[in-house]
Amino acid sequence: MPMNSPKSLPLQSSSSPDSTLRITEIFHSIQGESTFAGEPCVFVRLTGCPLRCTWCDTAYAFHGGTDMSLATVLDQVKSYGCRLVEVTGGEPLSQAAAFPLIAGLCDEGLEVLIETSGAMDISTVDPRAKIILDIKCPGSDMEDRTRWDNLQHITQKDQIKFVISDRRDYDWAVDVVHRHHLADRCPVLFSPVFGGQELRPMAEWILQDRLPVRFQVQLHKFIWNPETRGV
Ligand SMILES: C[S@@+](CC[C@H](N)C(=O)[O-])C[C@H]1O[C@@H](n2cnc3c(N)ncnc32)[C@H](O)[C@@H]1O
Ligand SMILES: Nc1nc2[nH]cc(C(=O)O)c2c(=O)[nH]1
Ligand code: SF4
Ligand SMILES: [Mg+2]
Repeated sequence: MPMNSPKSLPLQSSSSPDSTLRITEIFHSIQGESTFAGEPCVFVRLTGCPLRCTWCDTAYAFHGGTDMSLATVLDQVKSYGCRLVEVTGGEPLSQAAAFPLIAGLCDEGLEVLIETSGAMDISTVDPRAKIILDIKCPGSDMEDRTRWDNLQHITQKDQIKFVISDRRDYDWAVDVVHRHHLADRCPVLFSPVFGGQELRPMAEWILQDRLPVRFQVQLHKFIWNPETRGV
């Protein structure tokens, strides 16, 4: 594999001091994903990701961004007066300062969600935060990046998610759910890749298979134009 291919991008950025975050955007919106869908939520989108999912809707967060201190990010989040906050990206856990950010948000008494690709070690994430662990299916072309040992740190408060392109991804995800008894451990989300397929077939596969998972669409893309940033 060539050194500059996406699969060899560095997992951890080491250029910033521990309390500086590289931020793409901070915004207040309706949570569009997870079991929290529909609730007002503040989003902190960290810049940079070592993965390149084929269907990623947030490639604008791969580069750029603004350096912000931890204190400034906490102040901005608090300014919305919203009890729910999600740390996302890019891949949020690829920045060392994400870990003190998550702890700081928990210290503020906020309900903290972390949206992560499963490619980073989650063992040192503040246990008060709720992790939404995305297990990458073959259609993402990133399934070999999953750190399977992350599953041992998942508890009832967390969620496991599969973003599914087609029937092959669906069958692959069903096999993972069964093999790891995921539905006994926490909510499991099956989310179709946005825009690429009819919704009804996957809903019907889930019903036919009596699968105890939550079928979910990205709600915000039905509220706002799907190309809009910061919603
Ligand atoms: C942009 S990612 C950022 C967090 C982290 N990098 C991850 O992949 O979980 C946020 C969520 O959006 C999902 N997502 C990205 N593009 C999507 C698309 N085209 N359709 C459906 N979900 C998508 C990802 O799978 C992930 O669950
Ligand atoms: N409204 C809204 N809800 C979301 N839930 C997860 C998101 C993400 O990009 O991680 C997201 C997002 O980008 N917008
Ligand atoms: S891991 Fe998340 S941010 Fe990175 S490419 Fe995949 S969906 Fe996009
Ligand atoms: Mg998004």
